[in-house]
Amino acid sequence: MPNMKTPDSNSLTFISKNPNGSHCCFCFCFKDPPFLSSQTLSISIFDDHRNIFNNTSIRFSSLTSPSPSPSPSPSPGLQSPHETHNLDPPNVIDILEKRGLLESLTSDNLRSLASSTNKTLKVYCGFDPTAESLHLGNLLGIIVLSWFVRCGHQAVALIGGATARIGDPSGKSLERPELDLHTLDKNTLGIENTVSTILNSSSVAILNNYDWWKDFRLLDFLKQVGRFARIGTMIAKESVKKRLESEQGMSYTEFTYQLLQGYDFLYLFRNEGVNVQIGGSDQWGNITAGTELIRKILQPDVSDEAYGLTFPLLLKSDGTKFGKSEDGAIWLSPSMLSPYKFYQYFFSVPDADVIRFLRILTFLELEEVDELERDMKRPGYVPNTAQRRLAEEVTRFVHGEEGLNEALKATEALRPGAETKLDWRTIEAIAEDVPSCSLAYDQVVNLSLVDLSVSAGLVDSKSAARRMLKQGGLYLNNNRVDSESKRIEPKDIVDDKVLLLSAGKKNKVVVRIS
Ligand SMILES: Nc1ncnc2c1ncn2[C@@H]1O[C@H](COP(=O)(O)OP(=O)(O)OP(=O)(O)O)[C@@H](O)[C@H]1O
Ligand SMILES: N[C@@H](Cc1ccc(O)cc1)C(=O)O
Repeated sequence: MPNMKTPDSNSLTFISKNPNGSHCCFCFCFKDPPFLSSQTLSISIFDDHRNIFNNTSIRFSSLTSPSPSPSPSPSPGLQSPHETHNLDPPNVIDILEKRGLLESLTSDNLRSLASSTNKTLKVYCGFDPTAESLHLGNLLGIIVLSWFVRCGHQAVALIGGATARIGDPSGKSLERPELDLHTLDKNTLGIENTVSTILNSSSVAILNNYDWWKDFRLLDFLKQVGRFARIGTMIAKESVKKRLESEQGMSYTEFTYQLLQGYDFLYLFRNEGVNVQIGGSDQWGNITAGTELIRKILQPDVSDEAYGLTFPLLLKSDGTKFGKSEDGAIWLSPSMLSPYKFYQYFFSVPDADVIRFLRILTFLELEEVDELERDMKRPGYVPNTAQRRLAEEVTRFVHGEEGLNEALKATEALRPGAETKLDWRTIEAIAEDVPSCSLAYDQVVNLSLVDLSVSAGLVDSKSAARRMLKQGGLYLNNNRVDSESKRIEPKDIVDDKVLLLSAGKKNKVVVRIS
């Protein structure tokens, strides 16, 4: 809860509780008292990912004596300034519901708990390290965690170092291939990196379930957990029912998966104070395995229950799910998909998807999204305006301001006829979208541009290159070249690594110096 002191009319001290529980103090000094003549001063504090983690407003009773509003809202990033007089903390469940991020709750009590001022929820989402990077479908879990944090709760991301060795049968028609330990370690590192950069390591705790599973003996497990798990309930889970009907059936190992995830919840509830687990709708069976075990083994009283929440699976307009198994997965790690490609994906989503995605994948005010939706139907709407907003917001959330800038620079560099100053990263980013070739330094330096255009495959013949040049359509690193005698100089090689050749507005080739 922000706390304000107003020692004098020209300064204001603002004490804010960070998502990790620590406090920070901001002191604002106003040089120019007339600044205070506006009735309300709104203060938002952003983290370095541009997530608001605190905002408030102060109403001024007179020009010279600012007085805090009765109970400044602790609501992080949820209200426009004129709404900040609201005394109730924002209810994360209501927000998720309005944005299309709520499928099911294990109990509606969670809704009232979420708006209680004296109850901080601690919520976890698990990710099995079955690939080197998370993908767009997994981003929903991160977004829901982030909403909890923005509403003043705490978040835990759990890496399934143990569960990935078993393989979650949920939604799978075949048993997952076993992963070797080296791959698991590499995947774990990649996922930890992604989660901590997107959510900011100070607002999420990252745990790995291998830490408590590695020393758990089979006999202890059967005694402490297995005894409380009912076979009838386990068989009735969707993930099991479906697989039992399939030709391949299901292994005993996979069958136990729900108990491992169930025990994780129990462990986190008991040892870390985690009281909510979230996941995609395919996780319902595993999540309820956890709430059932907690109820049976720990018998918490009603005021201290454990809750589950699922969100709908993110689907494309053709009804297929965003996942990792299909072609062209939208990876979150920049080493698997460049911020430029990531940005381009959102910039090109169909009009039919863009508003739904803005609600689900961004933190924009819903009023702004509704306004964009109305704009799209108005005459004169500039195509892709909504997509641009979506691409900017999601790219900034996932890749930060720097990643967004990289994406924007590369987008601009690829714009037909652009004359942007290029650096190596920008050229590499667009290299995925245009033909490229590798040539040795000695093959390039001193070669005429006309010859290089042919050997790099930009044009078919020297005469075509000359024609292009005469028409003013031959570019080196986005700069038009007029002279037929132009030879490549060392300084033309961008950052000693690459060159970009263009013929006309669209035809480009990246030349890498090997
Ligand atoms: N499209 C999606 N929308 C929302 N959540 C998703 C989506 N895809 C996966 N998830 C969530 O991320 C978690 C991890 O996904 P999981 O590894 O099971 O499948 P996947 O990555 O989609 O793999 P595959 O593409 O092989 O089906 C799941 O529990 C699921 O709830
Ligand atoms: N089962 C989840 C991952 C997970 C693992 C362990 C948990 O405790 C929770 C979730 C998935 O398939 O991705």
